[in-house]
Amino acid sequence: MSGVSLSVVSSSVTVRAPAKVNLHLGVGPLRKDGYHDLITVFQALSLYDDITVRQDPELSVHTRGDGAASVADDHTNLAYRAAVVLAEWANRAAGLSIDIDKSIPVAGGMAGGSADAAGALVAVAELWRLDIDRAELSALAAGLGSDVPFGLHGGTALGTGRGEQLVPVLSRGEFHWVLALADGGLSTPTVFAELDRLRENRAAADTPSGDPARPDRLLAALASGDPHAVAPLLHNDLQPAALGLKPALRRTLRAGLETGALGGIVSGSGPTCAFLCADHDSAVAVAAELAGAGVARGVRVASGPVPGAKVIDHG
Ligand SMILES: C[C@@](CO)(OP(=O)(O)O)[C@H](O)COP(=O)(O)OP(=O)(O)OC[C@H]1O[C@@H](n2ccc(N)nc2=O)[C@H](O)[C@@H]1O
Ligand SMILES: Nc1ncnc2c1ncn2[C@@H]1O[C@H](COP(=O)(O)OP(=O)(O)O)[C@@H](O)[C@H]1O
Repeated sequence: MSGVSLSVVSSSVTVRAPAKVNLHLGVGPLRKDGYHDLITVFQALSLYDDITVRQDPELSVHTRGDGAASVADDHTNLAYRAAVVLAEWANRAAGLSIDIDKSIPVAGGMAGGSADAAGALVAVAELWRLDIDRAELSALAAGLGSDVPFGLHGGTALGTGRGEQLVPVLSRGEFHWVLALADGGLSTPTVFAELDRLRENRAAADTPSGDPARPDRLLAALASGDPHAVAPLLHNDLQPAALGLKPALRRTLRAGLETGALGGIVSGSGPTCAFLCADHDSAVAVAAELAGAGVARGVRVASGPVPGAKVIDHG
């Protein structure tokens, strides 16, 4: 049979999108637009949400998995908003069903909502076979949230501006993490506002309020691939604010260090705590001890860096 071309059109596309941790988070003063300039080092970790999109008459989103009950399945869901902005870009009707299977803790400082938005952008672009380049996709992502471009990018990256301007960072080897999940979440704007308040009262002496500097020593340590060099350089300006809002996290951080982690930090705006370990076996041992210590609602072992949002299945 000649002259017959079979073009396979997928009826569904599934994308896997990673969580992130900020190895360094330097926060500048409050800007006039309500945001803060950041200098941050993101690393994408092997804790994922899966986002599946299908053509459907109506646009809808359905979330299941960890914390799904506290995610609104309506027009405010970041994956839904991602589908709307991409449909507008493509000048198409956003007739889609979006299914999100969450493993990233909700409001946990690990950018789960941003992962879902990045995942929906990649999934819809693939389902519709859109001719959109990475720069355009990143611009749409930045309009959805400061962390969404990193959900597309993955790996290890230096973020500036609101956190949406990214350059890749050389990071050798694999880093092993234990994540201590907290009961309940922390609202990102509330944590930034608490940092502003602490700075006004000069109560956050370890988070100076000037323009943040590039963490050159951390960047060199990442290039060396040595977790012992990276661990003492982990830094988060938002940590005093997160600890002020959730004092129980102090115990969690202490417990992680006592059980043999090389370093521990509140992840982004919290309340998840991230512990860097010497290797995989050490991470498994730290996770087991932390789980027994009763200082977290759950623990996860993860490694990084991993890629950004990627297609894993066509239905
Ligand atoms: C703190 C960080 C660190 O990576 O992430 P999380 O730990 O929450 O995941 C990010 O800056 C969060 O990024 P994201 O969650 O996308 O925030 P956005 O939707 O853009 O902004 C939500 C709100 O957070 C505050 N915000 C966010 C980013 C920024 N550079 N300055 C800010 O002050 C603002 O109050 C803003 O209205
Ligand atoms: N798909 C989504 N998954 C999680 N949260 C979402 C989603 N869409 C919107 N949100 C909202 O974004 C807020 C922040 O969620 P999330 O990204 O999980 O945490 P964080 O900003 O701490 O990393 C949640 O409280 C929720 O109301």
